[in-house]
Amino acid sequence: MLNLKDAALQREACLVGGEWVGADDNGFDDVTNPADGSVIGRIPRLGEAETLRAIDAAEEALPAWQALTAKARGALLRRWHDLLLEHQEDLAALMTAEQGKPLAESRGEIGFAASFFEWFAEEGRRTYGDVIPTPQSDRRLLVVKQPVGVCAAITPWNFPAAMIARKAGPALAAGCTIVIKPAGQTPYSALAMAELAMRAGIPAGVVNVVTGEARAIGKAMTESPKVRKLSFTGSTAIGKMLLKQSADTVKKVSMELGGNAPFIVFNDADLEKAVEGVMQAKFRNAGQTCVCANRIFVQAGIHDAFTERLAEEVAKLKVGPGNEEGVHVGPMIDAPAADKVLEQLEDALAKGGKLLLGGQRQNGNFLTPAVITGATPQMACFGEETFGPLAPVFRFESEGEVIALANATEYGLAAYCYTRDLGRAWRMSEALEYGMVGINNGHVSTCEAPFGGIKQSGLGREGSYLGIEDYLETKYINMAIE
Ligand SMILES: NC(=O)C1=CN([C@@H]2O[C@H](COP(=O)(O)OP(=O)(O)OC[C@H]3O[C@@H](n4cnc5c(N)ncnc54)[C@H](OP(=O)(O)O)[C@@H]3O)[C@@H](O)[C@H]2O)C=CC1
Ligand SMILES: O=C(O)CCCC(=O)O
Repeated sequence: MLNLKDAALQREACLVGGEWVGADDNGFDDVTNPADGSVIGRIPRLGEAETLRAIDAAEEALPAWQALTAKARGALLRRWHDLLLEHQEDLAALMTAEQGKPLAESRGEIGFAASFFEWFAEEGRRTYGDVIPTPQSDRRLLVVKQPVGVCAAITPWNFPAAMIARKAGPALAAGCTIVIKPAGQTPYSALAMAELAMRAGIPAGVVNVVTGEARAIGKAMTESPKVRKLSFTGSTAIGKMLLKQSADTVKKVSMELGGNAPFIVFNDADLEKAVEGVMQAKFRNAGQTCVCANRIFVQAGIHDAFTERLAEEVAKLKVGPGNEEGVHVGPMIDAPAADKVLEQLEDALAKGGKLLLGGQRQNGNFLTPAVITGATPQMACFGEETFGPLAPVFRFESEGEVIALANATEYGLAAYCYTRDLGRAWRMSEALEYGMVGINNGHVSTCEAPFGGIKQSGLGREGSYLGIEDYLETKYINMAIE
């Protein structure tokens, strides 16, 4: 167990209908620290039956929750936000222990997570309907928004708190109840958030958290007709499977899937700002972010100067356990994740890439950040999501060429472009087939803006005024008045 100021935040039970419960067969899974493989604790291994009970609990809690005013729900969400910030240090320590990211990033993620509760606490009061000018004098046409009902959320390990808040915030604000399945590798952040939801006074059954067997829990969530919406963040492969599984009950779905972000630097870019931007976009969370720069395209005229400065900055990154002072890059989440990055590196080198620095594996799952030049579309790092600290630099000549290269992927989540030419900034923003574009900026995520992808990067948007729409149904009322 971890040494927290508030020890009750390290929960080792699931929250179902306001009760802390274990698996029916008392099964458990160990949770390990990716920095050293040590066991942090164990969490219940729930399956289909327990998940169905959690869905029942969410259904039971629904009428009273949706009957509250948006203002009343917002006050509870706001309290949940406050509690996250009050316990930021403990929550960050939990997150770093189970996920590996540097403590400063964990603290930042708790703030980011809390921001969704605050934003949607307010946004819930603005789920306006419509009055439509009537085509018949004896009729009135109205549109109202209503909560979709019981929701399910399946979340990944790379942002163990924020991905939950981005789904639970709008769901609760809209008047929905929710069953959350966090990633098996990072359940403690979710369980601590559930504990704080209870302390905030959110009624029993409104927020439920189940940990355990992914396949069985996913099956229960997708097959149950009581679940009206599924929101998933994770790999494209699992997302496609859950989409298919949700088809039989015709659920609403939100999918936030993989990315393959191009980071484009034109000759006229501010070199220092571009280097700063790529450091942020590439190495945050050790490169394990779906909006991470995956392919770095640099125009020929600035290529050599850019790669030289990039290598200088990358050499300054300190790799180590996230709870150690001054560390920038923590461990990969697990051995297969580290293997995948090294395989991409080997493939790139075998195909003519030149390694400028990094690429060593240290103490298990730590990777020293790597930069390669001479990257080409034939390399695996062009077509696949890397999800790690490998920065491949591709040289390009013209705007048309880089647009074609950037869009030559089935993904369409985030893209970045550095240029001081206003016309080009505008043209690139329009031409890039991505849900989000950062111009002269390597960090686009914020609760006020719509986060999400096109093509095989997903469906729906999270955050912003659009984020709550996914948790609302539109009802049209045609009223005869005579
Ligand atoms: N868009 C993003 O932010 C993310 C993208 N990825 C990409 O995916 C790759 C693999 O990561 P990985 O952790 O395997 O991602 P997954 O898609 O496997 O995991 C995401 C979530 O889905 C759950 N899950 C897995 N299998 C099923 C299933 N059959 N039914 C229901 N839920 C399921 C996981 O549970 P459990 O943990 O218990 O297996 C976890 O909660 C990464 O390298 C990266 O490329 C990964 C994470 C986030
Ligand atoms: O990967 C995500 O879905 C969250 C991104 C948060 C960030 O940009 O840091």
